[in-house]
Amino acid sequence: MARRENGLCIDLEKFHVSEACGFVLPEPLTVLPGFYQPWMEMANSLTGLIEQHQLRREVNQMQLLSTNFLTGHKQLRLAHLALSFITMGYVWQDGETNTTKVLPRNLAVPFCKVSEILGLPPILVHADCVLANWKKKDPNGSMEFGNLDTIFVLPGGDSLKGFFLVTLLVEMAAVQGIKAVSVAAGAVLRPDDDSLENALQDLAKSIKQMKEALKKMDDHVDPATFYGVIRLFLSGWKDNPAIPEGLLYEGVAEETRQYSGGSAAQSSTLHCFDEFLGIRHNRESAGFLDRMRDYMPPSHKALIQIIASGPSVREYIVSKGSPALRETYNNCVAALVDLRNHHITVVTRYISITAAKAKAEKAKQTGSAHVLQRAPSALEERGTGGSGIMCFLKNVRDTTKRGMIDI
Ligand code: HEM
Repeated sequence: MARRENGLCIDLEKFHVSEACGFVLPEPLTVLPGFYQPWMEMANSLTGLIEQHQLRREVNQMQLLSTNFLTGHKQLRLAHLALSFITMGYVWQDGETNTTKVLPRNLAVPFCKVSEILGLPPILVHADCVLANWKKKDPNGSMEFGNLDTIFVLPGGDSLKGFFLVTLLVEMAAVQGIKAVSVAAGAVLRPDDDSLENALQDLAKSIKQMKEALKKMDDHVDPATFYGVIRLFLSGWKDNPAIPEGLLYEGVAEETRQYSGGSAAQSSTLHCFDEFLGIRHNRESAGFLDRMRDYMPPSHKALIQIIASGPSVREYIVSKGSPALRETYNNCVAALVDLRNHHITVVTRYISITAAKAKAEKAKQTGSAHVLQRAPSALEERGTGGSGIMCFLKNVRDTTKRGMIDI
């Protein structure tokens, strides 16, 4: 049973969701047993090797290592993180023109094995680059930007680190909201309106804090570097004209495979909040978002399903709720709309406006070394997860708005 027997709340620990960190992996490991030194050395030297166009050569000479000596969830997550970063570097080392169709056996075989054990796809996912890619500079210090660092990097310098760490802080701001959802689900079951109202207030507060955290993107991520460099290394090989047939994982399967790239659309947080509040997205958007659930750790996906299958808080409030409860529920929906509106502003700045600048820069044909000259064109109209961006994001925002209950 996913719910505690006394019906108090959903037992988050059962879904590998921690009280302190939510979906973020608490205190990820930063080293693997010595046997895996070849992977760790490679993952720690990616930017230099990519800049010198030497990564593929090095990976091709890497030993094929057994995954049998990896023990425990945290070692497996670190192995997935390291191998996913090496894979993204391998595929995109030479930009979108000289891509590879084959991931060599010595990388593909262990990567697919670790992925299979974790129930994750063999590509970089949000659960790698954000949820499991962080450490504190001062272990006794707090989870604030200045005290955080990433474990591995790809090209993109401080902006890449900023992108992962600000997203991590957005996830941390959501922790209170995830706990509130677990409490509120129990409150609807009992039912207990006071407890439900308090939990909904906590949820609204948490979503507002997520927006505040998202605002930090401006301070730490340069749009040209994001558009011209970072996005490429997060891109996948599904519906991507740069790798139209997908990637052959040598030694694993005879057929090529297609996977979407890393995107915060793979974060379980908003999926949980949408399901809890009873937000119903239209068929096309829901189709993309549902597909993104296959890129989440299975236990996190299971939590979303438990929330979706529980009694509907929305129906409860529509049929029995007091005006105060309706208002508190609506505050949550309004905060979610506001967060999604701000996210659209961020995407406009980092993708739409920068795409226009990149086009203008490329049209100059001056051969300048501007970072936007090298911006990947296969991705112009798409997010890294492969969606047609603005239309999708506005649709999702608008269906969220429709969740409001008439008072
Ligand atoms: C520079 C910063 C960001 C950019 C440029 C960006 C871009 C995008 C794009 C293009 C999509 C469409 C789906 C895709 O194809 O990947 C998307 C979706 C999404 N992003 Fe972001 N994103 C950014 C930061 C964040 C952060 C920090 C979060 C919070 C964890 C986030 C959460 C989401 C969610 C939940 C979706 C799915 C749509 C929705 O539920 O509203 N994004 N993002």
